[in-house]
Amino acid sequence: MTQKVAVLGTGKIGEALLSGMIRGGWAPADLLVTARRQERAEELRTRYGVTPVSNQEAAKTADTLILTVKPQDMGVLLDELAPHVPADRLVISGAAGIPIAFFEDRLAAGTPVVRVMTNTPALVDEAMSVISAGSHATADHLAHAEEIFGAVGKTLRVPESQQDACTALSGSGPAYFFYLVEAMTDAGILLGLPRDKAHDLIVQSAIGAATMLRDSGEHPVRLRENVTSPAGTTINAIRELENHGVRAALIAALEAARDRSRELASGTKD
Ligand SMILES: NC(=O)C1=CN([C@@H]2O[C@H](COP(=O)(O)OP(=O)(O)OC[C@H]3O[C@@H](n4cnc5c(N)ncnc54)[C@H](OP(=O)(O)O)[C@@H]3O)[C@@H](O)[C@H]2O)C=CC1
Ligand SMILES: O=C(O)[C@@H]1CCC=N1
Repeated sequence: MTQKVAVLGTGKIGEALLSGMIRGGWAPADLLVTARRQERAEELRTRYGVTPVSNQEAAKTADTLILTVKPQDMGVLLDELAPHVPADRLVISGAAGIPIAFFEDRLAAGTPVVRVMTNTPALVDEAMSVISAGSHATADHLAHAEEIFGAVGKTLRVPESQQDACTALSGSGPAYFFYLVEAMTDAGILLGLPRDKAHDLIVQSAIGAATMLRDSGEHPVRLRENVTSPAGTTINAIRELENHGVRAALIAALEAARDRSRELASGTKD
């Protein structure tokens, strides 16, 4: 029997996942979407050939429900859904911070829940998605979640206790790299390069470095040492990074992101 999957609250992450599933071979006819605004629902229908439905209709007809609203909107969505979700449906949450217990407490007893934290490189099939099982989720439910999120990149199973840390590392992670590229491009401007050239130099360096990190099998320290010649240029830059506490700043930044993920647990905190 065909498995229907519904993405509820199809914004940036929901659409990234939806488009990846279609690239990965899911038939648009088996995909349902929900949106808060009619105009957005029609946009998704036109762009992907999927069927927009109400949240209630999705709850009744889809075998798997993927909830991708903001954490602050999850309570309202669940209030609307809970009376209509049969207990044999798989519910997957893509929201930061919200614990599995939040869903299990509101849905019918025994409903399988899986929590996933993905990231925006899902748009280019290079996502990192971390997956945790709720107390009623079986190996088959986890495998189904991996099949869905595997369409847009890598997946990794983690205990739920690590989800907030993973959110800080890989959920938010792309933003830190975009920020670094922005800052390094500004440095290029300071050094007298045109912005477009500075951008291209930094982006290609980032792609090269990322590919080496993934494919060389070398530790990042060794890769950095290989760039850092005695009495050369790089060590002067590294000394400035250390003087400005960049390593400590990154550690503190990710700790703050982890803490915010914990704060979002109530599903109501603005
Ligand atoms: N952005 C990111 O990099 C990542 C985000 N996440 C998580 O993914 C989730 C979504 O984030 P993101 O895609 O950025 O947010 P968006 O705001 O882009 O998407 C959420 C969508 O849900 C819609 N929505 C809200 N309430 C309802 C409802 N009751 N019924 C139907 N649709 C509804 C919103 O409608 P409207 O357009 O009207 O506001 C919006 O389109 C969050 O929980 C976030 O924590 C996880 C990993 C990475
Ligand atoms: O900033 C956020 O809250 C979301 C979750 C992870 C990435 N973006």
